[in-house]
Amino acid sequence: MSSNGGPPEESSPYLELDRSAWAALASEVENPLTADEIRQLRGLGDQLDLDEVQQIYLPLSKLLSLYVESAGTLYRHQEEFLHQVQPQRTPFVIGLAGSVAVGKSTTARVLQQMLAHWPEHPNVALVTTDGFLYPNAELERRGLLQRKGFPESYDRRALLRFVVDIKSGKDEVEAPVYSHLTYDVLPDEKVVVKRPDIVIIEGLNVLQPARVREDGRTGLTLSDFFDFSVYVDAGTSHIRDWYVDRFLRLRETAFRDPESYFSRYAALSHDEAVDEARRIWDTINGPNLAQNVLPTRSRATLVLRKDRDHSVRYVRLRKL
Ligand SMILES: Nc1ncnc2c1ncn2[C@@H]1O[C@H](COP(=O)(O)OP(=O)(O)O)[C@@H](O)[C@H]1O
Ligand SMILES: CC(C)(COP(=O)(O)O)[C@@H](O)C(=O)NCCC(=O)O
Repeated sequence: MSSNGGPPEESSPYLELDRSAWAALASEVENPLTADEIRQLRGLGDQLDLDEVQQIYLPLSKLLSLYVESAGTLYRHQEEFLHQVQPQRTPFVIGLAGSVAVGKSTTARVLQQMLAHWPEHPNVALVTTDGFLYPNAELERRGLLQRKGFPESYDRRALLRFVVDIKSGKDEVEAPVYSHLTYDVLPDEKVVVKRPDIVIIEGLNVLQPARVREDGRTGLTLSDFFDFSVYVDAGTSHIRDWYVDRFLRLRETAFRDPESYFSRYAALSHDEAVDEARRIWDTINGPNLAQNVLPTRSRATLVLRKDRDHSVRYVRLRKL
């Protein structure tokens, strides 16, 4: 089906469903979240309401649930075929990518909550890749403080190890934790992932292709271990506006905390804050989106494309 309801597009490996075609899929699925739960999930600046959850995220969580179930069926068939009892099935891993300020964390939290409501896979873990950023002191040593969020600002080997451990079926896997308040990795905190059914790994660069090593070989990359991936997408000028709006709101909330690395921004006038947010976008997050994040979009299994008002306009899905 194409977005205009016409015949399948044979020149593309994707199906595209416009909002109404996608939303129509929701009619037979019961929404497991209450309006109150949705309010609690909403990220700063996100226009997430009951309609959006019902029309977009409900079908998405149902589709994901289908994928998880069929991975389970495949696991059992493989076990029969190999005539042996395999170790316990490994968690189903979902990668969630997209720009700074596009609303990844809200999408990830909604999916986590919704997927956990299905009895087949109640234990859904969510890990953000920011914990794998090098600490500020190390970024400074490497001359990367102004490139936070670029692929090279992460400990990619540790991140890959983390996913490999999950897909090896390790009982407990730990990840480091980042604080937006201190703008640094928290040295003494860890998040522990214990035998989940599903793990959502959310971050700017989760769909980066493998790097070519010095010996000319191509290594493994995170997405080699993903069972499904989602790219949250929107026009770059909209995302820039959302970033600036969020910066203005943070100036009145989080930046007021004296502990905040950004507390000096709380004193800026409205116009100065807009200029500063645009400067950060135009020097760091915008170039990172253009050079590193956006080029990975076509690697995703599914793309959620948002409009200026943050609502999803269409969904693009890999054909099977
Ligand atoms: N300086 C900051 N202070 C406090 N919270 C922040 C700051 N920057 C971003 N956040 C919050 O961190 C989360 C992740 O933001 P981001 O990496 O831009 O991804 P996204 O907007 O796609 O979720 C969001 O919930 C956002 O509101
Ligand atoms: C922490 C982030 C790099 C996002 O990390 P992610 O969880 O996507 O890996 C980003 O939200 C951020 O704060 N970028 C910093 C841009 C700046 O230096 O202000």
